[in-house]
Amino acid sequence: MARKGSINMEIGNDGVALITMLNPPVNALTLSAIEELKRYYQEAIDCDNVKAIVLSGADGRFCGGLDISVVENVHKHGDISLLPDASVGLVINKIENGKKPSVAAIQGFALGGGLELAMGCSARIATPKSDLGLPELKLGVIPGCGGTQRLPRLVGTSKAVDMLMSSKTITSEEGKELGLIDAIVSSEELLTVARCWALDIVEGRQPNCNSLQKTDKLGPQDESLEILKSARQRYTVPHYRACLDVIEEGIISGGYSGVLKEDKVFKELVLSNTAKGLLHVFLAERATSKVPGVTDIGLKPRRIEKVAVVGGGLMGSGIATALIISNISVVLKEINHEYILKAVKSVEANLQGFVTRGKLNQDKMKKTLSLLKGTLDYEELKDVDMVIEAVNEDVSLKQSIFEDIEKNCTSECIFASNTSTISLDVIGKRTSSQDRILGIHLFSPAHLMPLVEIVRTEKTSPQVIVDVIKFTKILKKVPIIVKNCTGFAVNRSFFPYMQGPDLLANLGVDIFRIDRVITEFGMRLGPFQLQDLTGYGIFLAGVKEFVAAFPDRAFQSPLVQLMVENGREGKKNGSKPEADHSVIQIVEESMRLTNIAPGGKPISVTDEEILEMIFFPVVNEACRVIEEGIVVRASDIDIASVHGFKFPSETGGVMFWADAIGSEYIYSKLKSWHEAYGDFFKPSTFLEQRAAKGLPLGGSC
Ligand SMILES: C[C@@H](O)CC(=O)SCCNC(=O)CCNC(=O)[C@H](O)C(C)(C)COP(=O)(O)OP(=O)(O)OC[C@H]1O[C@@H](n2cnc3c(N)ncnc32)[C@H](O)[C@@H]1OP(=O)(O)O
Repeated sequence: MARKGSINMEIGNDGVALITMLNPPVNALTLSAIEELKRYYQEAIDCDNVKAIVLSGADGRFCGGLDISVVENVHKHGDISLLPDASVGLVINKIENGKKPSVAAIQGFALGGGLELAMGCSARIATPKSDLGLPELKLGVIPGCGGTQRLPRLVGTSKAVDMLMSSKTITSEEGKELGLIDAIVSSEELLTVARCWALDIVEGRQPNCNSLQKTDKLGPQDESLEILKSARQRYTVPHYRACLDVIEEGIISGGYSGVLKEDKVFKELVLSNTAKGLLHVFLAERATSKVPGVTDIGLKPRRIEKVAVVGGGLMGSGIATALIISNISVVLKEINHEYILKAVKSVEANLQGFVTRGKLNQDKMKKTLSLLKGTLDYEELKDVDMVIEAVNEDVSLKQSIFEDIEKNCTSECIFASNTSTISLDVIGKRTSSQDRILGIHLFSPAHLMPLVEIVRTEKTSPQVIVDVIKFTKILKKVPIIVKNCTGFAVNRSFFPYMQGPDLLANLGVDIFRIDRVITEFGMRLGPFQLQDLTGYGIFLAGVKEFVAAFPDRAFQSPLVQLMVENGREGKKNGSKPEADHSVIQIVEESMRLTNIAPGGKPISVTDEEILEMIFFPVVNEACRVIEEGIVVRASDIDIASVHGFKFPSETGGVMFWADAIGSEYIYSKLKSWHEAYGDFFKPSTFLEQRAAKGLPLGGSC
């Protein structure tokens, strides 16, 4: 839905026109806002009382860039003429060459088109720790308001390439060091300093910077071209390459020529499937925490400041790390001192990883670690706001832990389990606190993986769900709110991904070819490489759980068991990353045992059919997850696939990808494979019904 942004202008007695962008929550630039900006700039330029202009944002933030709804609308109509003329019409003609100098007063963040407006100004004043960046490549496009030209001219080619390719932001402090920001002042002083700075430019006391004309930061042309050449070797995704080409155009032919090429390339990319997929992911990610009847009934989240983690193993120590890095105090409950020490060492190692990656300094690491305390005594849990149980998947152990925490914690304390397999109703069976029991299913490594499944039972109270959604946002996680079922949303939808490849292998399809097809599609690892890496034990446990829950459609392959019996434990056993063709004889043994290949001969399939035979069953199971109401909306599964299984984000996620193919086609293929190879491919009712009506499987956010 198009948001109506608005722009205000006030002309002060000092002769400065203060133009303010106002479009909560991020002052994004709608079409009307851009037209209003042009009009106010022209009015200020024409007004004799105005000497200079200050551009600011309302509510403590500058601007989050072009309003996503503008791009959505272009996608909806397939019409790039619906894009605004902001790059030349506003930034160059009104801001940069508008005869009266502009100063940007930045606070909070200036991102995408927001930073581009600011770079068109003669100077930039910012408050401390403001975020500055051009994240357009994360949306499948490139900057469209001159960012590819002005950023290199303000911070240098190398830094500009890093910022653009990574879509990462820098702080105003780093921007000051680089020359992107001219001064850093408090929010109280921001507008005053910006006004004075603008008047100083008029009086010649401050330089009037036209960043598009600047060349000193670019350095020698051959050096810049060399930087771009080496970047091309690292970044091969088409729109990344296109961005580098646009920067190069400006370096060779001048900033204005670069702006014109940027505008052309931006408009070519905006309608690409990648742009559509990544925009869908952006919106779907923000939709996951909206739960009808829960988050829209006026409940305010309660603060969760102190958390107990019961169990300090791989998951428990990862969860404890995620908590203390988010400045939440943790009491880690274990059963003996040895386990506590082991858990603390794991947490230290996790934090050291952040230090190694430059995300934490040693001093901050010490302070963070001081938030962690070990205990053997449930007494120490008496004042925690939440308990996260993270012990082994042992029902009785979990039930007794929940009994103990109910005895020792406050009546408001939230009881969560990190279980990935056991029903929360069963875990909380020996308590009378079902309204404050839910699952918080994080994915290992818990301190790094962004996804978390919040598993609600029929009895979990809306208040507790609202509390935990807010809590996961503080951890900088992406929550998906799901209902109880085997595998919840992520593992349930991707169970077929654990079986389909084996089924194809038993049909005689070469397993190394399968891995190649799947990695060429965009998965980081092929399914057999993944089995090898994660270890066959975890794989067997996962399949066992799915077979027990859904025997009607599980494909039981002896292949992995045979691998284990032949002493092939995968990477855990030190297997090498390159293909080891000696496993072929084990695959042939499995083929003989299952005897599903017609006439005992390998089937003939194309690469495309391999991809479809592996991912259409995933789509099919996801349809059942949707139909059973396990997720709030279909696009939640897109986020589950992208963040839980690294399904290529530029596809938009597994359901968005499926809809690009079409429900009828998917249904027809599954139906034919069902007839040929059995119930593993049996189309779900949801899919059959949607296909019959020619309806999409996913749906907008
Ligand atoms: C001209 C060209 O260069 C093209 C561009 O400018 S493309 C746009 C470039 N800008 C971005 O990519 C910024 C995207 N937004 C963010 O990174 C973040 O939203 C934020 C850092 C601005 C704020 O983060 P946070 O405080 O965590 O808030 P949320 O991300 O949850 O967002 C809050 C709501 O604001 C909506 N929103 C965010 N950005 C935009 C936008 N550019 N246009 C329209 N709406 C935006 C977001 O969808 C949330 O909405 P909700 O209804 O509350 O879910």
